[in-house]
Amino acid sequence: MQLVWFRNDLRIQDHSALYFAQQNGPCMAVVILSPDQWKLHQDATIKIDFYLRQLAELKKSLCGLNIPLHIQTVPLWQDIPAALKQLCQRFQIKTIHCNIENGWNEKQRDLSVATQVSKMDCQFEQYTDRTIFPLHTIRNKSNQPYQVFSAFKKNCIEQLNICVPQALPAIEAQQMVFNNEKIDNLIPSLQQLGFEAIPAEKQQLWPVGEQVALDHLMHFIDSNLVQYDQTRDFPAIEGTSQLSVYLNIGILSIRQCLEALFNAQQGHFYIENSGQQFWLNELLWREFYQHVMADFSHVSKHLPFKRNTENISWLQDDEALNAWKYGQTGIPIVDAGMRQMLATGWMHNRVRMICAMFLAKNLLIDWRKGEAWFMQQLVDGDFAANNGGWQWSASTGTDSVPYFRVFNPTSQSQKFDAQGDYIRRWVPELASCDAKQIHEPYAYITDSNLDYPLPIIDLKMSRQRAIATFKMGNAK
Ligand SMILES: Cc1cc2nc3c(=O)[nH]c(=O)nc-3n(C[C@H](O)[C@H](O)[C@H](O)COP(=O)(O)OP(=O)(O)OC[C@H]3O[C@@H](n4cnc5c(N)ncnc54)[C@H](O)[C@@H]3O)c2cc1C
Repeated sequence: MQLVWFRNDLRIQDHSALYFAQQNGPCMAVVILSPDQWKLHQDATIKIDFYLRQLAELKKSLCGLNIPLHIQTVPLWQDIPAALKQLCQRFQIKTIHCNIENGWNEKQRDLSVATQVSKMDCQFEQYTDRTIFPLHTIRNKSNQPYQVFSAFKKNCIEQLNICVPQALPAIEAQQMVFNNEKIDNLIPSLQQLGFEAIPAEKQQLWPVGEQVALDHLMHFIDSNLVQYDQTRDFPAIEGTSQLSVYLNIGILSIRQCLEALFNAQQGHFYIENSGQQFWLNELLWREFYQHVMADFSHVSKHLPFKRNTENISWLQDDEALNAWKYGQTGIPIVDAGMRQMLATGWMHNRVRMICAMFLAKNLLIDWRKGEAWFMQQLVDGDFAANNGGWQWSASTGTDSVPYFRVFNPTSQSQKFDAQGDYIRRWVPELASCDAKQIHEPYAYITDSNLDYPLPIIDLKMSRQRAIATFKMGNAK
């Protein structure tokens, strides 16, 4: 019997481990839930809820293929090797198949499973699936990993010019191997796992299912892709795909995205349209951060990529941190973004950058506090992308923004939310402000009884303070 171990890849289409396991004989599947580990990793409850809802879909899909799914709960990843060993003994598993996960803890977990099961003559096979290219294969001329995105991208595009990885063929239903009654396949509720329930209206924002994800992808490709380069930076409009949530728990594969992108131009690689070029760029940013995490393990250990930035003197200011967390800073675009994330579990990319830079530069609060808060709130929380985004914004990362470049949130707001529609949506206290006032209400309205906080910081002073502090920190 072959065992497919599903983790952050809850789908049956274009699933490398499932596809190759089936070539080797009859399969069963396992999902191991680890609530205490999720808490340690700061996973958002809304993300866990999304995962459990998709798990119910996976269970149905596997049932249609006659593949029994065993679902087990253990507290921590350190408990997984023993759980899998027992399962392998019980069902005489010959090989465990799973897709590679590249975080540091994930690698330790998998290493430990491989060691345990090898003692009982069970193989452990891992496949590239989450990334376009196998980890540790995109190298510069000196055979070193890239630290700059543009060079990494160039190399990826050269490889894509030779061959675009294709989605795998659909798999067929197998003969029934045994009755589902032999296994545990009940999905525990969020509450049974120790988390608070998510209100139905929040769940409805993120429908699950492979077909839902594929329809969403095709809708984006047909309706938004061509003008993506012009619309992607404006948070008031739906200019981006919102596919991150499906990519992150693997309801959708990166190969399916590439296939849809290249089919949109009749399979040709040369991308004439800049919307398509820009979208490929974003998929490659995702790829870049995953390769960075695999090649530079210190970023998974709460350390900055640039080690010299460890000397920056961050401020301890819990009042400001809380104002930021709950969208009460008095800087409308920041408050709108933070409130969008609290209300929906998602935030627009441009606003993620503005909010992150505001915390790390203007408030001079350690970016790791912001990184953790984002993980605790985001339905698309992904360690590599979140860490990469935070280190970019805080100028501590690989190929990050230079330390002296500090976004002015007001100018960003005037540029990317010119009419103030995004702010009005998430900060209703400012609904009566016109398009000029809304970006910095207290510059225009002095005698009002606006129920909105005064700015918690002076942007000009804090910008200069950030530059001076970073300069000193870097120089140490
Ligand atoms: C501070 C900060 C934190 C972030 N945290 C996360 C996170 O936890 N999870 C996450 O998936 N993304 C994160 N991002 C990246 C980006 O904001 C989201 O991927 C994007 O907003 C998702 O929206 P979309 O699917 O509409 O993207 P699109 O614009 O349609 O892009 C397509 C896909 O490309 C990938 N992508 C796009 N931009 C980036 C990027 N800058 N870095 C890495 N991948 C990217 C995503 O998978 C996305 O779904 C973060 C960015 C910043 C600045």
